[in-house]
Amino acid sequence: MKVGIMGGTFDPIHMGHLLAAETVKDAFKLDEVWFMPSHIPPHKQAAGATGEQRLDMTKLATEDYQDYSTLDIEVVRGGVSYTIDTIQLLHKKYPNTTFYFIIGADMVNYLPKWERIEELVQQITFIGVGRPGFELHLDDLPEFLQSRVLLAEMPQVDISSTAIRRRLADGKSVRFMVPDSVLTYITRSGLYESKSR
Ligand SMILES: Nc1ncnc2c1ncn2[C@@H]1O[C@H](COP(=O)(O)OP(=O)(O)OP(=O)(O)O)[C@@H](O)[C@H]1O
Ligand SMILES: O=C(O)c1ccc[n+]([C@@H]2O[C@H](COP(=O)([O-])O)[C@@H](O)[C@H]2O)c1
Repeated sequence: MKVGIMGGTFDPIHMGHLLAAETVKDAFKLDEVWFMPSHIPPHKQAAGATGEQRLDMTKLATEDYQDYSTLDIEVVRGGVSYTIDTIQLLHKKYPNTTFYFIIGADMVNYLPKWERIEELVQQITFIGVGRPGFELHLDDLPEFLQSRVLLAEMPQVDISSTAIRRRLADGKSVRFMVPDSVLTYITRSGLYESKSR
């Protein structure tokens, strides 16, 4: 089985994440995509929701689709969510599955700084998608990474979780930027209302 792992902070999950997953699944004929919220993201501060809330929202966004699911492995493990630790566990648990890790252009450029990246790229292939505001140049990556990052064409979606949190703090609509079920969750829980987000 071929599975794409869509890792993220998902604070909150948005249409850019979902469209990235779908276009990669389609382009590379993946069987499933597993969305995996991190506990503490390795390179940035969690801004608003708790791990449990981000997990809840990710489940809401994926539960209607049989080829999508949500992995709680990083939130349950706790601590900083280094991908190398997670991939080693996934390989042990699912020895017959080939995993691909889906990332946006910002993360492609940041790959050289990932924890134990030389080891990680031996264990998983990355699939990068474009993202407005971030140039995607594989040539700029160190040589050991270049052949381990594949690219997928995706309609550009200029949405970020940061922009969504800001809009909510300003009382603006985020309808159609996040799934309806996620919007209902955010509204009911009062998430992201504070200006400090
Ligand atoms: N609009 C988008 N188009 C393509 N990829 C995206 C988009 N938004 C996020 N991604 C990718 O999804 C993954 C998870 O992203 P993340 O959860 O950090 O969302 P974000 O919108 O970048 O969040 P924030 O604004 O809080 O930094 C990353 O690999 C990121 O590059
Ligand atoms: O392992 C690392 O060093 C590492 C560094 C940066 C990002 N990641 C993973 O990449 C995914 C997207 O990260 P983020 O911060 O954009 O949500 C998420 O699963 C992170 O755990 C992993």
